[in-house]
Amino acid sequence: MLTVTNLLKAYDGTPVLTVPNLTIPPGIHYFRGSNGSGKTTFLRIVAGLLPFSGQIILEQAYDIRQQPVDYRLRVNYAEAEPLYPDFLTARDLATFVANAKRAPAGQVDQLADLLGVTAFWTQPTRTFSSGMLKKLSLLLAWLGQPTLVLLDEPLTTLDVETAGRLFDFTRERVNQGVSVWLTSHQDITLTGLPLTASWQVSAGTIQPIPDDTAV
Ligand SMILES: Nc1ncnc2c1ncn2[C@@H]1O[C@H](COP(=O)(O)OP(=O)(O)OP(=O)(O)O)[C@@H](O)[C@H]1O
Repeated sequence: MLTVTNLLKAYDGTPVLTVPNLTIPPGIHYFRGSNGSGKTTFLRIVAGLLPFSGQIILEQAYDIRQQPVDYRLRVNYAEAEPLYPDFLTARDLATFVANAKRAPAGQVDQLADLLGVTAFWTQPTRTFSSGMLKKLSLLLAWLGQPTLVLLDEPLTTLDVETAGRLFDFTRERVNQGVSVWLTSHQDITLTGLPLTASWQVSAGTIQPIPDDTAV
């Protein structure tokens, strides 16, 4: 699904992540680690949002640098703490991202209904609660036809009913071949998703967790 080779990420000259070799197969993957261990940094790198040294290749075909458009059409990301220009509405952002991600007709409306974003569709994001921002970010993360969706702390601030609908939808998409990576400081079993594997982010690197019961 995704291969990482010789990844090195430093902020201001201080290394935070070193991943010599990592292959993550298709499925649902959970990344856990303490505060500041590097989970968001890793997801933002894989999303194509942060510079790094090394190589990342999706599906043995799309190099994040050599095929930047093809890669980014297939990898979507929902921020842990989404922030948007405060004058833009949910509709503005969904229209913009749907266009960039070549979303099929009707997808925006379907997702807006699913996540309950329709209720505040034309409000500027400066008026949003943290849960409303989270719902919008999750809507944006499913636009287009991604094969890998990165959900950074999707449980945070999301109400229980919406979370239920989101993870039912996520399971359907996984059954159709989409891979999903999650981080959470909350109990990951609350998602009800069957995990393919879990990964520990600590000591500046990423290792598989051999026993899922340890999660
Ligand atoms: N923009 C930045 N500039 C400098 N250092 C940064 C920056 N962003 C993150 N860091 C540092 O990189 C390390 C990893 O941060 P990151 O946000 O990836 O951790 P995390 O595992 O997602 O943490 P949390 O669970 O608290 O969200 C931390 O030491 C953090 O201080």
